[in-house]
Order: sequence, then C-alpha cells, then structure tokens
Amino acid sequence: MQVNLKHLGKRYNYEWIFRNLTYTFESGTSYAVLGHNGSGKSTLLTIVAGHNLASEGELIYTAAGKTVAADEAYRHLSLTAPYLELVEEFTLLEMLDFHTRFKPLRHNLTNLQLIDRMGLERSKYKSVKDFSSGMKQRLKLGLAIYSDSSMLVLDEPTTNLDHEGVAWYQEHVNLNKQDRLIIVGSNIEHEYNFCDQQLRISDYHAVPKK
Ligand SMILES: Nc1ncnc2c1ncn2[C@@H]1O[C@H](COP(=O)(O)OP(=O)(O)OP(=O)(O)O)[C@@H](O)[C@H]1O
Repeated sequence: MQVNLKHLGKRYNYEWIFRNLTYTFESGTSYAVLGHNGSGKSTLLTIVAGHNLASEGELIYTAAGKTVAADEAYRHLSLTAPYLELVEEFTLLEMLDFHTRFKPLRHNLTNLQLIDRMGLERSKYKSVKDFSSGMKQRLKLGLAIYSDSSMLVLDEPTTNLDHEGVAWYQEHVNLNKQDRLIIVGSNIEHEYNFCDQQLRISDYHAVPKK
C-alpha cells in the first residue's frame, strides 16, 4: 500500500490545522508523525485512515500498482487510536470472532493463537468491559497488528501500557512490520523508535500573515 498526499490541508471551522502537506507514505516503511499536543497528528492519521475528510488537496491510495478508491481503502488498513472503542459486552473470544469475520488475521493465525500472543489466555471468557485499561489497549493493538492488512495506523499506541506492555508492543510491531506501511502518531520515543522516517506536522502549520 502506498499513500500519496498532495497539497493536503485540514481546517476545523476557521482554524487551519495543517496546509500544503505533500508527502508519500510507501509500503515497507514505518513513519512517525510527530508534534506537540494539539498539533494535528490524530487529525492527519484519521484522514489517512479514511475516518475524516481533508478540507483541500488530494489523497491517493495505491495497492499492487492499482489505484484504490478512497471508500475501499479501509479494506487494506487497520487502525488503533484512543478514541476507538471495543465492544464492551463481548467476551474476549466473542470479540475476536466478531472482528475476524470482517478482518482475518495474518499468517492464518487462529483466534486462540492471537489470544496467546497478546498474553490474555486467562481472560478468554472475561467480558471486555471488565478488562483493565492496559488489557484493553493490548487487545486493540493485537487486533490491529495481527490483522491481515498492508497498512497499519497506530495513534498513541502505548496509552495505558506499563513497562511490560510497552516491551510487548515493541516486540510485536517489530515482528510484523516487514512489507507493511506503518504510520505511528506519537510524541513518545519508545512508541516510534523503530520507524524509518519522521514527519513533523508543525512543518505544515499555516504561517500566520504578518
Ligand atoms: N472535531 C474537531 N472539531 C474542531 N476542532 C478539532 C476537532 N478535532 C480536533 N480539533 C482541533 O485540531 C487540533 C489538532 O488536534 P489533534 O487531536 O489532531 O492533535 P494531536 O497532535 O493528535 O494532539 P495530542 O498529542 O494531544 O493527541 C486541536 O487544536 C484540536 O482542538
């Protein structure tokens, strides 16, 4: 998967969050989108993931040399972000059954194997609503990292994770980054230190007229 941004801009009401962003996200490369709080990282990630619309410019997705329609791009990507909710009423096993009906897992992994990889084997029958915040984050990351998608968008991936959880994230993202396009929105080094490229959103902030 490749994503070309051409003169992309986003405005909320009268405030431009970024403008004139021309950039290419290539397959097989991991990118860190960096910037201070409120700089527009999540806004850019939601636009690239097709959850939000740009105010100006173009966004072109290409997979296997062919252009992918914007409304089909979701088939190629998985996303995790603090604002995305899990289905709290499901048990862990039900959550995986539901999710994998729409998004199969990579390398023919079974749902039980994924539960093992997430270190959640003791919670198979537990309702997601009774998970700790760190367990929920591991589940969100596990579903994203192990979905069979060529593009992975990770917004603030280690939110709520302790040291062990951060090490788990680093291990599994490293094991699953090859041949994929990965975009991490972050300002915490341990979340993006595996990335090959960095995009600073503040480079695309509109300069106020003097
Ligand atoms: N739906 C919205 N309507 C109006 N303004 C918004 C909306 N979503 C975000 N913004 C504004 O856009 C700017 C960028 O927000 P965004 O969440 O993209 O930043 P961020 O870099 O991800 O921040 P953080 O590091 O705190 O998560 C902020 O000023 C925010 O208030």
